[in-house]
Amino acid sequence: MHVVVNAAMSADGKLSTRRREQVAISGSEDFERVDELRASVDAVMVGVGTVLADNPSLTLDDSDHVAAREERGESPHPARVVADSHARTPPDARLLDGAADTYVLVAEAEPVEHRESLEAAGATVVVAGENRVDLPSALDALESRGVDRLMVEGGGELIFSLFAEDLVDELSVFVAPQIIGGRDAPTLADGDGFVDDFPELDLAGVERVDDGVLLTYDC
Ligand SMILES: NC(=O)C1=CN([C@@H]2O[C@H](COP(=O)(O)OP(=O)(O)OC[C@H]3O[C@@H](n4cnc5c(N)ncnc54)[C@H](O)[C@@H]3O)[C@@H](O)[C@H]2O)C=CC1
Ligand SMILES: Nc1nc(O)c(N)c(N[C@@H]2O[C@H](COP(=O)(O)O)[C@@H](O)[C@H]2O)n1
Repeated sequence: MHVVVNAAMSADGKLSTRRREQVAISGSEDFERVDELRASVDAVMVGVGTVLADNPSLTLDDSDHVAAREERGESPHPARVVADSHARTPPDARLLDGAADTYVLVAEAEPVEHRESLEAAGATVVVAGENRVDLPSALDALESRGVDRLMVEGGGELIFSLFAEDLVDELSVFVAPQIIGGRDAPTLADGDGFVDDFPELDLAGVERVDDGVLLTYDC
């Protein structure tokens, strides 16, 4: 499976504010690029922290992108994936609106009733890991369901785990000309952080987009 992480951050590396409210860091050109990137993958993934903070739909906004997928014989929108060890995704979350397939990755320790209520809401539940989603096996399970290209939008906890498990192939990050600040505001890679063996990236592109910079890396 090919995994692309895409995010937007302030010049000081923040994905949102200390209140964890969704903020528009990207400008219109970058949002259009993100929609195009979503259109090119089989599934778009976020952590449940992002679902609880933003209630995203993760579908395509641009009807031309929907049409292009349909011409290629693909579903109108990529599937949606949530890493959600403890099945906290609300059954009325926007990504369970039926507009696209939705996979919720949960841990084995989660009570069966929680899984059943997610399934009743339309999710396909994938169990991987004992107490926390085991990302390598979860991604294998998604691959066996036809997900060959996966885009991950965040947040910082999930992105850190993917780097820690050496699962990221590409990183693209839009850097906006703004400072958000806040020691508790989410950053591009949170988790426990690395103290050595830092993942090294190969810079593949630098491009001015909107009033900011799009950095792309091979990982
Ligand atoms: N600017 C941007 O591009 C984006 C910003 N965001 C922002 O990020 C914030 C949410 O980020 P976070 O709080 O870091 O939450 P997150 O979205 O990374 O979700 C973390 C949660 O995922 C679950 N999870 C399951 N398995 C996991 C694993 N193996 N590793 C890590 N997590 C796992 C855990 O319950 C964990 O608490 C929000 O404020 C949102 O607005 C989110 C996506 C993109
Ligand atoms: N690329 C990007 N730029 C920003 O400025 C953002 N705030 C985000 N956030 C991500 O997009 C999701 C919202 O998706 P929908 O519009 O609801 O489909 C949000 O949950 C973050 O993952 N991304």
